[in-house]
Amino acid sequence: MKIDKLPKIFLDAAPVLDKLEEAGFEAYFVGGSVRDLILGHHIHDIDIATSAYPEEVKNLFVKTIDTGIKHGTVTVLYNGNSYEITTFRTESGYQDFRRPDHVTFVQNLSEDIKRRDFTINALAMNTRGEIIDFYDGLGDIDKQLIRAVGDPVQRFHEDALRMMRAVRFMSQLKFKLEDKTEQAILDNHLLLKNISIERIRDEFVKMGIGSNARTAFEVFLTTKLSEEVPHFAGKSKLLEVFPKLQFSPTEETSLWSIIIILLKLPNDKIHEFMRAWKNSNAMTDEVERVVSFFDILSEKTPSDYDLFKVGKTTLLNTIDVAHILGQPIDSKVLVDRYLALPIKSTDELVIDGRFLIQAGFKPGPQLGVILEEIKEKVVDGVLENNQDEISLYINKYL
Ligand SMILES: Nc1ccn([C@@H]2O[C@H](COP(=O)(O)OP(=O)(O)OP(=O)(O)O)[C@@H](O)[C@H]2O)c(=O)n1
Repeated sequence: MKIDKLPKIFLDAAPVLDKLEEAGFEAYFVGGSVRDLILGHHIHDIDIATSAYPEEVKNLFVKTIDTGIKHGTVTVLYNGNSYEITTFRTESGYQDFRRPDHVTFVQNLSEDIKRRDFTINALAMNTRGEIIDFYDGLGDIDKQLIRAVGDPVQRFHEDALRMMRAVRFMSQLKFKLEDKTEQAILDNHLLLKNISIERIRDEFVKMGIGSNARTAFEVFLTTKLSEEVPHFAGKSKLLEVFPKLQFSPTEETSLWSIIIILLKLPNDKIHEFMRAWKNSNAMTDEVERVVSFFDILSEKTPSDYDLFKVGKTTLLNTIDVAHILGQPIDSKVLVDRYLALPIKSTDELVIDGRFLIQAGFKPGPQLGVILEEIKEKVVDGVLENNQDEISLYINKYL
């Protein structure tokens, strides 16, 4: 196969490959960029594989960064763009594909390609747009199939994260999983124990918010990958609801909130769950807010003050979660009510603690209680957000 008209991102990178070839080396575009080109998807970065050793790459280009020189990767800065150039290699026992523990440089492209994860990721392309396809990756793209290169068991022993990548690509690309590859995941799911939570989390999130998340999630459960991730072991019955949802999440906050709700985690366990998945504090805090507001929404019509306290972002995130979970709520009414609130943040209140002290209140905890009460009355529309009205109202306390 030959691509006649390469997109600009490849044309911009072509001089880098030309330079390597002129110096007597082989050089190819490899990995996700070639896959995404064939699929017609957006190409976010270009990876290059070459027969040149890292030192040789460094000698050819003016601006380079030693990204992972021991492992064969040099970043080249060229015309304002950056390219990761990796020497043809095989590796084993690595935690990170870009940082394998043991690297052996190999002489040719085919040796490099045969240790890549899936056939669709094992394509290479030269600057003339000719596709080099040793494992029928093009056929699998056509068939919409995720299939390991060669023996799936070997591929998963080299890097067990690839099992999560398989379900992630299923979700993102809406591809099926080839039977032998699926069986190998089921047989080897225990290997996922060796992989860092951060790497598993990144793949899990990509899977969970991908366009075919429900089908991929089902395979994540049936292959028992779910048994090897934090807090999911023994919970497949609860998680089986996910593939049956009417919609699936497109936002990470919604994904975590939905998982927590399906797992029926009590509120005081959410923090522990989010920490176990090594989520950021910001994500943890927002998910806690969303899940507790979801509880309020499930029980009653929230008061104006509930809407004020939760704020716009959390309100919209919770509406998204309720919608995905099929909770019957009138989101338009909720949003309209929120938009009609007299104030939307404490900053908008015309008085503050200092105002109360000047009015004759003593500093102390009581002040906070009165301030809160005023805020609530203003939000509920019982008291106008106006200093004279508020002064009249607080007189009863003086
Ligand atoms: N565990 C891994 C990770 C990556 N790769 C190879 O390295 C390439 C680049 O990997 P990466 O940038 O992580 O993913 P992409 O496939 O490019 O996908 P995306 O960038 O869309 O996540 C992959 O295509 C694949 O050939 C691999 O064989 N095994």
